[in-house]
Amino acid sequence: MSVSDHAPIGVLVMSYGTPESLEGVEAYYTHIRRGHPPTEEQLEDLTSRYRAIVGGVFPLRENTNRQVEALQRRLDELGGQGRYVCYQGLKHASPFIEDGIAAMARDGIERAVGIVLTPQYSSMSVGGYLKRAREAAERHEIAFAGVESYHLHPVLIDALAQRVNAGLVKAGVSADEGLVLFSAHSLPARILEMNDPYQDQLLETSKAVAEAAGISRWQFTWQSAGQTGQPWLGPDILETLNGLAKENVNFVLVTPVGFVSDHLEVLYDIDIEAKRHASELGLALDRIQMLNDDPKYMQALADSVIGTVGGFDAKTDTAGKSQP
Ligand SMILES: CC1=C(CCC(=O)O)c2cc3nc(cc4[nH]c(cc5[nH]c(cc1n2)c(C)c5CCC(=O)O)c(CCC(=O)O)c4C)C(CCC(=O)O)=C3C
Ligand SMILES: [Fe+2]
Repeated sequence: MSVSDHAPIGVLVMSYGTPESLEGVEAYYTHIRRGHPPTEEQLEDLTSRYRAIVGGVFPLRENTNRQVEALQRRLDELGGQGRYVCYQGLKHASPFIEDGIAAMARDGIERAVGIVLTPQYSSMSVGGYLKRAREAAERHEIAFAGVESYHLHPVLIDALAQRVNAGLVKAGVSADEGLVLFSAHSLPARILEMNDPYQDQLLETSKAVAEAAGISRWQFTWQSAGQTGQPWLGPDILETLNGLAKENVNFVLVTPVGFVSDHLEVLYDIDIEAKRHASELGLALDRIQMLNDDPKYMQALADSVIGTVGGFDAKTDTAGKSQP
């Protein structure tokens, strides 16, 4: 490859994306549904969930912006000014993944690393982001290498463990009194037949955090499953809470390990829906503070990006390979 080793490296920081306004929910939802507009009822259901959490700005947009800025600062500190240049690329909203790569091409970037703001790999989540980024990079003749996962990065585990301990302290519960309930976004159950590493990586993250936090009582559960007519991974968090109430657990600290920001699936699905359900069961439910732009999370991201520089040759790139 004829690329100078000192040329700036583009870093495509990818996240799910969120609407810019309540009027933008329909277009966003249509994009998620691969071009099929939602029914009026579906649209009203999603809009009302956003109304419940949005105070003027959509939290995920602000948080993603802050994460990208904070990662840029961390990379400047580690790599020197100008070595890494971050661009944002969203899956379902503007600036889209393809917009981020096009911006790199306009700036003369010749090599790019892509990283997604979720720690665990699934072919249906991170795999989809990286595929779109790689295809756009190929069109612009940018060499591309993707970070597939960082779910056991020691600094990430440390940051999550700290938040678990802080959550227990805040509730006045000792490490062996309350139950820590790790959670992540469900996916269609057919991923299990595809040997997808998603579930294993989520359990690995959960176990490592429990160990680092000194927790003995923990479980993992799914949340935010879609309604598509096909089975999704379970048990769902509401079902899990039913079981815990029967086992006389009285405090649950929800620890979403597949999400890194405050957004709809946390602020609505956990803070409103799961909390209401728990209170009906006589169960106290709290949640850890999300990572957002936590310096330790930024360190884990920066380290993962820097560790991937070198895997550039498109032929030896990790395309399509599933992570152990
Ligand atoms: C694995 C995964 C993550 C975690 C990894 C990652 O971060 O990528 C994630 C995150 C998020 N999902 C989000 C929002 C939504 N996801 C939906 C629908 C879906 N999610 C799916 C999967 C995931 N989603 C899937 C398989 C669908 C079915 C449609 C499809 O096959 O694509 C729908 C449609 C309506 C509904 O089902 O509720 C919405 C509104 C928001 C943004 C919230 C905000 O705006 O604050 C975030 C961070
Ligand atoms: Fe989603």
